[in-house]
Amino acid sequence: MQKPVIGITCGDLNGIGTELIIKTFSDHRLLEHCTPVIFASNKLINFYKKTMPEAAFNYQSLKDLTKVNHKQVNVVNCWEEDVAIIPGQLTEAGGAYAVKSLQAATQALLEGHIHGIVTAPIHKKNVQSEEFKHTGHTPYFKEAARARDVLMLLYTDNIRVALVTEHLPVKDVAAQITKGALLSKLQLLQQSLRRDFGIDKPKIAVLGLNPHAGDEGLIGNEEESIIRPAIKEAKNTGALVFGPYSADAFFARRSYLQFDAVLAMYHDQGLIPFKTIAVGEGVNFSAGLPFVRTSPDHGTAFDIAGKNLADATSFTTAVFECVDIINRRREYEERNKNPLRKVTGEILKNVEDERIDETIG
Ligand SMILES: NC(=O)c1ccc[n+]([C@@H]2O[C@H](COP(=O)([O-])OP(=O)(O)OC[C@H]3O[C@@H](n4cnc5c(N)ncnc54)[C@H](O)[C@@H]3O)[C@@H](O)[C@H]2O)c1
Ligand SMILES: N[C@H](C(=O)O)[C@H](O)COP(=O)(O)O
Repeated sequence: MQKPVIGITCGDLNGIGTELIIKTFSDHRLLEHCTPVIFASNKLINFYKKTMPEAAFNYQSLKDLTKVNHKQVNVVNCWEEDVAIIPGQLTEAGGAYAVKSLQAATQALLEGHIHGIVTAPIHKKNVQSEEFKHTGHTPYFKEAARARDVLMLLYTDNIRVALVTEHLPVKDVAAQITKGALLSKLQLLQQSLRRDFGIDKPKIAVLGLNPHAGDEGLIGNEEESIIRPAIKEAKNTGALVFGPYSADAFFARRSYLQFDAVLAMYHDQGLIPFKTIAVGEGVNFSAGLPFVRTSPDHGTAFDIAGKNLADATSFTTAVFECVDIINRRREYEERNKNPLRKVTGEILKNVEDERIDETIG
């Protein structure tokens, strides 16, 4: 199978993004799995390289995306001018050049020069401008790919958490919890678990919105009027979808271990438990796009930027996961192209129906 070419964006110039890139690709073994193309500038890389004397990071500049060097880390100069780099500071340039890196990598992705993308963190407020009005990478990629919908999915070894609503003020969350939104996210989640994670019959848990999943309508009625009917409709299509569960008890009792993924209603409901469980090793994946995009599960970390203190585990894992998902998608597509080859060991492993305890939570 051809080694995937992975585009890497630098994120906010003054955050920990470039340090994570240098740390990750100082391990030359990654080149056995992928060909990295970093969208940034030599000057940015060299600035941070000087703060990390131990880093064994080498690269070659790439001018023509059709001439990627598969034995090296490639760096595309997205800008030539001098830009002030002030680690830990929120500057206009820090956000504006993060967008330049992102736009150049996205163009390369859409033109087919790279097979997947790993994004270093941006500062959401600092990237806002006339040409970038998104609350994060996820809605940006949805628009760039002209996707019908997209699903924010964070995962580590023993848990996958997907979100119905993403970066939304809490006061607006309830209005966005509609049957249509739930069914759309459930469909993307189910499809992604099959195609991107190789799980033929995924089991999905859906959380409630209100405390104690509404306590039978006493503390809010979205569970009865919206979430339960959506689950029923999804089940009618054959999907293994269960809930709604009380979010606190669900995580406290580790019920997520019984499911392939959990659908949370809003950001902190899903991501506080997730980040506590994943402790800096999680990966953020945008499901539902025609290409594979991953990122670390943390932000710009301005407080430690430029100090050589950043832990690159989540970023490195995001690179490996980008490669793995690309390869699994290729296998899935290959398998589904030819109906005679559809029955694989992975499918046979799941053939026996499992009983699911619907009483938890
Ligand atoms: N994928 C992304 O682009 C992404 C993801 C999350 C947050 N953000 C953005 O980042 C900005 C800052 O967010 P925040 O302060 O909530 O979270 P943060 O993750 O940047 O920082 C929270 C704390 O964790 C520490 N930390 C984070 N990553 C670390 C690492 N790799 N190694 C060691 N310590 C690390 C930081 O030093 C800080 O103390 C916000 O604008 C937010 O929107 C972007
Ligand atoms: N919600 C993510 C997190 O908290 O880790 C993060 O902000 C990433 O958002 P985008 O992937 O949309 O940039």
